[in-house]
Amino acid sequence: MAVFTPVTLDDLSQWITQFDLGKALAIKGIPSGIENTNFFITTEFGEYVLTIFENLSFEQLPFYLNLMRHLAERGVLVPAPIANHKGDLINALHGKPASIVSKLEGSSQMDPQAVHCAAVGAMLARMHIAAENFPIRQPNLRGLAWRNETAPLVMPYLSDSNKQLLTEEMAFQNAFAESDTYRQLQNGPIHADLFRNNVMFNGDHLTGFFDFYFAGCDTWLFDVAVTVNDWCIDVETGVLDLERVRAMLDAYHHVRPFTDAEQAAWQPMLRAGALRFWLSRLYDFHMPRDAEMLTPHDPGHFERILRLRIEQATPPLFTSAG
Ligand SMILES: Nc1ncnc2c1ncn2[C@@H]1O[C@H](COP(=O)(O)OP(=O)(O)O)[C@@H](O)[C@H]1O
Ligand SMILES: N[C@@H](CCOP(=O)(O)O)C(=O)O
Repeated sequence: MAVFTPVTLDDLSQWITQFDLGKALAIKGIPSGIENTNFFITTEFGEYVLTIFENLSFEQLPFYLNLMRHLAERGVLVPAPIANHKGDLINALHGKPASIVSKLEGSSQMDPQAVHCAAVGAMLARMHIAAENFPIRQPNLRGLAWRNETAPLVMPYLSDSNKQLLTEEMAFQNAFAESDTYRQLQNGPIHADLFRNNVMFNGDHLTGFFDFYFAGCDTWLFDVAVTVNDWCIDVETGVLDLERVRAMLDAYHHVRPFTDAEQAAWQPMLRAGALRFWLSRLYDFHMPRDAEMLTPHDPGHFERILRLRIEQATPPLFTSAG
């Protein structure tokens, strides 16, 4: 259903001649995406994913595609973009920007256990380190500036208690962003949307992170918070599952030790991660772009998570023994 721009095998056969991938043999639309049009394609050389970008522009895309290439070249498991004969990663198809990337094996693990969380934590730390010297800087487009612009837009739709929650949390996060602790946090390119549906596993073996189209430069700890808030919770309640939290954080810490400033910032950052997705879900729910957003994600899920992260004690980022 989410094939917004149809592509036939004939279209692909012409277009693919600019790549060193042999003849196109098959093309199959992927129904699950909500942002872009994705296809599995088969050529004489193997299987790939073709993405037509429905919302991102030719100017914004180099950051994402070059970041994926940078990471893939450094052994981080991500789809590797394929360049055409001229070396271009982004090429027009039916007038829209499009790219081919390698296909990851496996499927998403929607019922993760500690072993999966540990694998994600370790790969996330490797990704942060590998991306540190990536030369292109593009901010997190869902960062604090976006949150300050978006909060007033959704405010009229909220109940009194949610208005209060949003107002107080925005004040808290704006103050936190001005703090010395915040200034000490390490930052660089982050995935920023590393949910269960954006990671592939073959059994217990992680085969890759994908869907980098919310990536941007922000604190590494924000990426960890977003990831923990999705992978290490009971989905019904949003309550953190301590075994999975420890597995993910300890695995990350083993590869890239957390700092004392990050420890101090951990609870505010879990709140920031919840706030970011509460806001985007509220926005999509009350102001749907068009028929593309078939079933908007439930904002109530992240409202619950935000309230819990405010009210409940947070497990430490690391222990001195860890
Ligand atoms: N590189 C890839 N390898 C394997 N499958 C992929 C790859 N990229 C996308 N997919 C498949 O396509 C689906 C939709 O991709 P996604 O990037 O999440 O789309 P959207 O950003 O539009 O939501 C994924 O759930 C996954 O099954
Ligand atoms: N992870 C976000 C929505 C982004 O969708 P994706 O399929 O592109 O990852 C959320 O759950 O709100």
